[in-house]
Amino acid sequence: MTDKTTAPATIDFMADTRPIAEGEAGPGCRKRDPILTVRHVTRRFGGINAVDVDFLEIPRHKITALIGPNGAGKTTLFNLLTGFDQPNSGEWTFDGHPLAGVASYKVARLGMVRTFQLTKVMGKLTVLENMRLGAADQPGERLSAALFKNLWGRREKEITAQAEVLLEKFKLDAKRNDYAASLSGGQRKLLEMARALMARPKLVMLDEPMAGVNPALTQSLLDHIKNLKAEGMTVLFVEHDMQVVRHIADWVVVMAEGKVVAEGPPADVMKDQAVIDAYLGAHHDVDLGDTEGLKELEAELAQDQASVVGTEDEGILGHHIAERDGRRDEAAGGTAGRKDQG
Ligand SMILES: Nc1ncnc2c1ncn2[C@@H]1O[C@H](COP(=O)(O)OP(=O)(O)OP(=O)(O)O)[C@@H](O)[C@H]1O
Repeated sequence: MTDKTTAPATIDFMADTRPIAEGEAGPGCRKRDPILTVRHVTRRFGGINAVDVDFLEIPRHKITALIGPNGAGKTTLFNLLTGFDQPNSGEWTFDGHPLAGVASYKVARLGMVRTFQLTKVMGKLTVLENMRLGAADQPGERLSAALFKNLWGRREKEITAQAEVLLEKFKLDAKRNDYAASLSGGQRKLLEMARALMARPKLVMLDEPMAGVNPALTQSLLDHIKNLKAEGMTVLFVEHDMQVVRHIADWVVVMAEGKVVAEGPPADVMKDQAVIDAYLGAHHDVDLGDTEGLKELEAELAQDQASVVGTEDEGILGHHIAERDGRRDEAAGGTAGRKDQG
């Protein structure tokens, strides 16, 4: 896809191996070319400091993974940065634009779009209608455009054509007239990503794009994420699967208890003791409620040699089960449903 918001196709973003950080990598380190800069952003829920990020820069034209244990504040940070929630304090700039207090639809218009952990496709609309909703400049939004029917008609056609191109790319074109509710979980993730691209973004933020996606679609989603970078976009994504992170991320930011506790290239970050301590004991989202889930996690841990997940450490599994149970209790205690926001 080429458009005026992405850089010229002559630049090979995949081949750029210059260092991402200005100096040494570490929590809050400066980047050579940041697209997003976050300062002193905090968000409290009751007594919990869900987000307490002192300084964070996201490098332009790179794929950055945001990782951390359940409850680390990743989704809350996404919500804050994209205008879906308001911080208690802090400021942040996207491509030079201050964004604190800016509504989510305006953030998207500026070129910063996000997807949700639980997809927000509209089930009762068709796939094509969902795509059209994602367009940055809807003619119906502006009275002046609506008054000039020709202009309106032209823009309508452009939007449909753009949607058709993206649907073909994401192999959803055969489903264009199906209700989105009839799509599989993985196809909905693809649709949400394709719809986000309708806004011609510079920065695409994906909240757990692989969660709930069957293995057949995982590779396709990974390829799409890599393509976003090849086309000049910046990607920031939340992910629990370390294989995925290692495979596609240029840079990894680790959060724990609301703070950034480590940053760097994937290989370095996964060797970092702070990450091992703060994160990896609880990083999997495998459902441990049944024996299949446990087996799945054990198999993953056994395979995951290069990772710092550990091996057959009973403690890791035990800790994980306790954490999961704790979260279920928490959900039963009233925060159930909050994921709808993120
Ligand atoms: N709307 C809310 N009301 C109350 N507490 C909330 C709300 N949203 C998030 N929290 C709390 O804020 C903390 C951070 O949650 P958040 O969902 O951002 O973490 P996360 O890193 O995205 O976790 P996960 O990996 O499970 O998605 C958690 O303690 C969570 O329970």
